Amino acid sequence: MASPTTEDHSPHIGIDCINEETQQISEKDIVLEKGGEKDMAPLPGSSSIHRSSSRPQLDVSGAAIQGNFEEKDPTILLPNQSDDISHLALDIGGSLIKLVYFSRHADRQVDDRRKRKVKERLGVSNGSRRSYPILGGRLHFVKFETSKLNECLDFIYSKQLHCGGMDSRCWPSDAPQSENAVIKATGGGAYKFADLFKERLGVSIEKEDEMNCLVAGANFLLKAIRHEAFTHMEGHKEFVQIDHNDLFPYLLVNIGSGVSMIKVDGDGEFQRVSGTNVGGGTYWGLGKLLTKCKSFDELLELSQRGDNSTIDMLVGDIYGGMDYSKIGLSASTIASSFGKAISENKELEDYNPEDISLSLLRMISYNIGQIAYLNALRFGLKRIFFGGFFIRGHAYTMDTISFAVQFWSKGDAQAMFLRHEGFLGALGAFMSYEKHGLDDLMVHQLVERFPMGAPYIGGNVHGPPLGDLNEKISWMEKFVRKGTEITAPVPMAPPATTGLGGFEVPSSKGVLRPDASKLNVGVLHLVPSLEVFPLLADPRTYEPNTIDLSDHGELEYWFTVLSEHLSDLVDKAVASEGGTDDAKRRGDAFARAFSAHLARLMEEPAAYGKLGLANLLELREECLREFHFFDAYRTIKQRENEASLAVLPDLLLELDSMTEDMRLLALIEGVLAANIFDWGSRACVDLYHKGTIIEIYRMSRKKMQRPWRVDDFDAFKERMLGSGERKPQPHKRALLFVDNSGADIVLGMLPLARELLRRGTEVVLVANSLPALNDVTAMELPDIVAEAAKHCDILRGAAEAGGLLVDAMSNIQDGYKEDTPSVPLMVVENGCGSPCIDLRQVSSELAAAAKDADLVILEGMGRSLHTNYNAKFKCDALKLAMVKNQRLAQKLVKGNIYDCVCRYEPAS
Ligand SMILES: CC(C)(COP(=O)(O)O)[C@@H](O)C(=O)NCCC(=O)O
Ligand SMILES: [Mn+2]
Repeated sequence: MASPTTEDHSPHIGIDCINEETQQISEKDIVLEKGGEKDMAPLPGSSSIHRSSSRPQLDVSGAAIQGNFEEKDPTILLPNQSDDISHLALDIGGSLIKLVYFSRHADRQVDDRRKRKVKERLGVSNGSRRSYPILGGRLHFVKFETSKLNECLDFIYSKQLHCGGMDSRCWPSDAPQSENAVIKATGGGAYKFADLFKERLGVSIEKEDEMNCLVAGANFLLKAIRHEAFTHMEGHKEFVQIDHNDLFPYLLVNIGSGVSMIKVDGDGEFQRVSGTNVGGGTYWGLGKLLTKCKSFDELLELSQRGDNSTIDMLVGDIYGGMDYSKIGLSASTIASSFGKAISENKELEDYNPEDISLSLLRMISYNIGQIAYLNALRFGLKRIFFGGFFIRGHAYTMDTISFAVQFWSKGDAQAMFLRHEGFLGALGAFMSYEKHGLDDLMVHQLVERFPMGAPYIGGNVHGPPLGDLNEKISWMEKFVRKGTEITAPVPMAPPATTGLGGFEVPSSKGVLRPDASKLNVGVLHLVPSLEVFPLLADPRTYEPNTIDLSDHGELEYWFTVLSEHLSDLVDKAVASEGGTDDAKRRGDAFARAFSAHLARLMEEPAAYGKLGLANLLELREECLREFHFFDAYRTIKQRENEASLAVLPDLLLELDSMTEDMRLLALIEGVLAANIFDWGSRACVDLYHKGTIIEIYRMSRKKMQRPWRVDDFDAFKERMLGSGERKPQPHKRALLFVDNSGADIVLGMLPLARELLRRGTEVVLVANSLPALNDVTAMELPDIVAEAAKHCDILRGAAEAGGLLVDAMSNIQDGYKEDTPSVPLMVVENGCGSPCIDLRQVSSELAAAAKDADLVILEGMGRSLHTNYNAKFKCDALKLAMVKNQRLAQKLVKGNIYDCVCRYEPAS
């Protein structure tokens, strides 16, 4: 590591905000923990990569010989040993210090011979990664109260964040730690506390202009993050799709201690057009004096229970309970904030602190909303974005501002808010490092993750920054013990061995939780290699999720399904790690963490951005990885692969004895039947107790009568085989998005791939980059193909041509010759580690493979029903799945569980 770990530094003192992701440090610990575990070592040529996120930007696999096997002295990589480099920027405001820091890892992309061969075929140059403007890494967002500056300094010191930004003021710096370290900072505190930073950390503060920073931060967020801006009206939050080509001009209203209103015309083009001294500081200051509250959040919480009509003078108070309808004022409109206090003969103590807080909040929010609107009007601006920590994701504050904007504009203008509201300045200061390359970053290259420790650790929990996985687990244990004190509502359960079983609906609905958890800000993973799938007919209108979780019934149903599946999943995960005590402890921590996410999202579904089922399923996989369960179903996958490979030769013989017509039908039936092996479906898992894999497969095949619930087979057959004399051109290249291990891939998708290859169509098997349930991964596929190829000349020739047999060739003893036809069979990773796929963010390999493809086959419930069922493609598309959930069957196809979908759509 370039920077020392936390443990050898200054004593940790309690901090009340530990918004931190611990991955880099905990990765190192895997090596220590797993030093003796042979079964974790990657197979030669199928380097099992344990990456910290679904996206393939980081390799955190165990130490292994990787890279060029032909070289005499191959490089031994120690990918767990992170050489993380951090960069830090600060916004030191009157009330809060905001930190944005970046950690990046050295580029350790596995580049074996097979992968290179595929790249050659696909025309992806090896050097292309180098042309990315930046390397992958993560942006973290943390905040402290300015009054607790010392805790902030301890945090920076303990993580050695000040050692990354070297004197060069540019990035990335390989210079050693030096006395000349410089941190970019904005806000008044950058001036006020510069000496203290020098004294405590030995770093100089380089001051950046506050307005510049606010604008740079806002522009970055609005361009780079898909679900950043949202409206908030009467409790309803809706994300706004920002058109990057139509963003400017806009009004940025930053509500910190004071308020700035900035007209933004472009990058670096702006003018501070107005402001008001009545802002967040006013609310907090006056509120403190009037209510004796100890913190801003306490004050906000009071407002939740207040009734401002006891202290505000309303129109009705003046008009004897009547509306003043002639000028459009209802009786309940505030005529004069705090106005009632004039006429009443009361002392301060006679008023409820709750009422005072609400009155104050409404007074200030309305005032800001009104001034903002008048300025928007003054400059003819359509969009108003509100940021700054005054808002704190507080529903009532946002509703109040929205109401004011709507009221004064008579509905013409709408207030929008930003999820990273408080970090605009710090982010802007961060952007001011030269050569960070973030300017060019596109929406599809950013993935936001919500590890434990990011959204949940709020104002209540005291303790040092989480250093490693062990600390994180201990924290999770405490987290449950502390029960109701904890920020996120966590389902309670006795500290059992594995799993929590049920899932309780959060009890704190409607109660304001401390602000850190309200921030809803995760860790931003920058993945420059992600691309938009080029075959999407219209990426702008593409929506991956089929089911709308904004329907509350739907949300509740899927939350219940996931929480009911949890204990079973934990058992599998723990077993996959040998059932050790450590694994059990991690299993419990995982269950707690995932339950906490579910509870959080049940309470506020849009907390992490727009929520779809795909996000939930991916969150579960991410959460497993966070607690170092890298492949929970690996034993099951192996067992099913072996059983299926054993019967493959018979299946291939049977298929080869059929006519072309019959064979195509049998192949599609085979895919649908074998899709029953899905360990994510409760109903299917129950089935597996009733027979062997082969028995279930046979039973499933027998039930495959047409017509299927969605049955476009005839149209597909016509495209493939033609009708009458007309023989259509075979497809040039097919992308097969494969799903599960075992029968699904071996007896379903591989025979279909073989048929396409036989017809002269190149086949690219597209598989997950990382494990998810029992899905087959791109790492595992070549070995499966190699096994299958032992029984089939077509597969063997194609796999050889596609560079898949490089490592397995030595296993093939019989007389295979070089002159086999060379229609290639290739494998590419899809760029994700989820049972679903969002085609806006796929691997560059897949994007390259897509360039020459004219057929896309999406298989399985996750990839073709939960997501992409309605996706339209530029080329022919076939969606194949068995519906293994009764509710989905009813909802989507008006059918029943185990119905099948064969949806064919010619190029649009
Ligand atoms: C997670 C899955 C999408 C995986 O399905 P697959 O893509 O393997 O066909 C599916 O198992 C699922 O939706 N499961 C949850 C619903 C249930 O248990 O019925
Ligand atoms: Mn699957």
